Formats: sequence, C-alpha cells, structure tokens
Amino acid sequence: KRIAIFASGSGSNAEKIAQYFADKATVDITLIVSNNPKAGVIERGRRLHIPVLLFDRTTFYDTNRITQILLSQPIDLIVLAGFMWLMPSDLVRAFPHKIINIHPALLPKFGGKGMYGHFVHEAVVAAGETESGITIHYVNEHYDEGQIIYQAHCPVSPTDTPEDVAHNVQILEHLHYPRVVNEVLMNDEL
Ligand SMILES: N[C@@H]1O[C@H](COP(=O)(O)O)[C@@H](O)[C@H]1O
Repeated sequence: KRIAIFASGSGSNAEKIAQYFADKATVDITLIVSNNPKAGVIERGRRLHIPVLLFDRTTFYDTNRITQILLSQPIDLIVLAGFMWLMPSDLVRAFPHKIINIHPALLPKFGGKGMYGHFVHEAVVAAGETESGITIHYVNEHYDEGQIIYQAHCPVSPTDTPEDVAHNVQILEHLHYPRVVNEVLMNDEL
C-alpha cells in the first residue's frame, strides 16, 4: 500500500507515521506534499528519504497536476497532517473515502475555517471546556466535516493554558494517528 502525507507545518505527525511504518514492508510512505517552502516537514522528509513535492496555489487549484501525480503512483491513502488548504474537488472525487485528516479538537466543536493550531486550544480554554482531544475523519470538500473515524479525549483542568492543552493533544496525535492510519489502510473497504 502507498501513502502520501500532506503537511504545511513542522511535520511531527508525518514523522511519527513514517517511523510507525518503517518496519512494515507492506506499507510505503511514497510522497510528502507541502504548500509551504518553509515547512519543517521538508527537512524531516529529506532526513527520512521520502520525496517531498512543493505546490503553489495556482498549480494546486488551477491544474489537476496533484491528482494526476497521486493517481500515477498509485496512492492508496492520502493522509493530511496539518495541511492548511482545502482539497481540490477533482482530488476528492478521484480519491473517494481515501483521504483522512486529524483535527486537534473534538469535532464537531472547534472546527471549520480558521480553526487550526493554537487558535483551537485558545478557543477550548476560553470556552471553559473540561476536555479536549483529537478527531480523525474522512475528508470531503469542506473543512473538518467528513465522517468521523476515531476520537480520543484528554482532560482540561481549570488551570490549563492553551499550551498545556496543545501539549496533551499532541501526545494523543502521536499515539493514535499512525495506528488509525494503519487500521484505515487495512480496512477491507480499500
Ligand atoms: N491539523 C493539526 O495540525 C497540526 C500539525 O502538527 P505537525 O504534525 O506539523 O507537528 C496537528 O496539531 C494536527 O492536529
């Protein structure tokens, strides 16, 4: 099976996923795709010997180049890990039920456009939530709306700062995302 990981930022989840599958001969992280020339994931890709493709907005949205490249591999599963752009509709159509994402909160709350990174954790603390967590879901053409595959929870205490919540949520991401990617891949729907 072949996986492509999309990331716009540091890439810590991309690295955890690559490490998880490093000793699994049946699964290959074939590509890392980014839209940010300064993304930390680029250096991680180099270190892990995974080819990295950079896209600008025009090539990503005004051509079907990304869809053609992924179909030509062929990629079995597209894994979003901190990728900030909406998926082009032709890509969503070409990969039905084959694109998943992780969101650092318990959807459907604290999701949608503009709800990413520290903004999410600030909103969770500001709302006085007593718990947060992660949501892994299928991707459609709308932010954070696809069918939920898995959620994990962590408590939020009244003294927690957004940074504390971000730290606890990242522990859940690194613990569960690789395992759930593997389960989705092994799920006989694919
Ligand atoms: N969608 C969100 O973007 C962040 C990516 O972090 P990293 O994998 O680049 O460290 C994670 O918090 C993920 O839930």
